[in-house]
Amino acid sequence: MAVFTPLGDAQVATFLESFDVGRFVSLQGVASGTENSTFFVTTDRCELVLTLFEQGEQEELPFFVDLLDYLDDHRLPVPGPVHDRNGVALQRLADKPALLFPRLPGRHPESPSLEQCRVLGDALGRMHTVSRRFSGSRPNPRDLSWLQALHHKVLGFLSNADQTLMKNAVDDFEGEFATYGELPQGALHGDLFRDNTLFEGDRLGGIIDFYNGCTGDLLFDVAIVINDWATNADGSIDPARHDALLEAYQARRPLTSGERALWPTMLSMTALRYWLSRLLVVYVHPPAHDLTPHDPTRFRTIFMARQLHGALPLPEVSVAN
Ligand SMILES: Nc1ncnc2c1ncn2[C@@H]1O[C@H](COP(=O)(O)OP(=O)(O)OP(=O)(O)O)[C@@H](O)[C@H]1O
Ligand SMILES: N[C@@H](CCO)C(=O)O
Repeated sequence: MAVFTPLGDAQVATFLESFDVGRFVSLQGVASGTENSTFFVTTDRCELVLTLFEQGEQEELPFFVDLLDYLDDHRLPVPGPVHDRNGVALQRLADKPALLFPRLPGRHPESPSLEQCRVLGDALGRMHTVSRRFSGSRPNPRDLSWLQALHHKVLGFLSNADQTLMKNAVDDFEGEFATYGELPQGALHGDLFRDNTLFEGDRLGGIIDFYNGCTGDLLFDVAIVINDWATNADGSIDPARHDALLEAYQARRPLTSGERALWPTMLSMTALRYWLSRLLVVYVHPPAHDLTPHDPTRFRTIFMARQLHGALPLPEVSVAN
């Protein structure tokens, strides 16, 4: 259940009058989602998504609007926020910040095909190519310094072996990142899991949920994608999906030698990032609403696999024209 603030038809019909989107027809709460209230809205001209922001860093919303506007202007498959007749995207409704988006087609892939992996790798490569020139700034809130600062909070809930593993890994990452210096920077999605994409067959309908969007190491996004899209139940990497994603990505943006050197570390670090964020939800900051938290052990498994077996060889680069 993910409608924390109910809305009435008349309220939404009035809200829509500020926009050039047609007349209100119907409203439907969206059951998935964990952070915000989401509604599908139908008008006599189009299908829309209305999001009310319930929590999180609401002062960051202008950054997300600017990023989505920028990516939409560059023809990336993202929901560009709808602006009202005065050019304003960020609104208030039911005393909450609100944004209106086009409803993109498709469903979240559960077992992505090789073609879906290729299409996603291509889209992420294109996104990172243009996002390097994005002028906004929001330092990555889940980078290594966050791991360093926050991992202490969960140690008391872990076995002695896991505590040692986590502490040692954070120290090792620090040394590794210091060795290779600055990696290519740009705007990131920051949470590009399968459930933040929509596919119709092998066609990418869109990439959604940019509320972890930030600026920082582009490689962070690539590692999150491999850990979610190309990972088997035992935490091992699926070579075919891995290669499909990374061949397509690198045809748009080849990884630099520094990124290649740090790749195994980034895969491990982003696995630990999700093990930690999920542990924090379970033990330290349980959600205010009655929602089932994501399973931390999934990312413990992935983290252990990366620590033990490292990365697969990166595919050769063949750059698209
Ligand atoms: N522009 C869009 N087009 C089509 N469907 C959308 C769009 N935006 C959101 N949705 C649908 O609404 C659901 C919830 O949206 P969203 O992911 O933004 O919410 P959330 O509360 O941040 O959830 P979570 O962070 O758990 O994914 C998505 O899983 C998707 O099914
Ligand atoms: N994608 C995150 C949840 C939303 O940030 C996870 O799987 O833990």
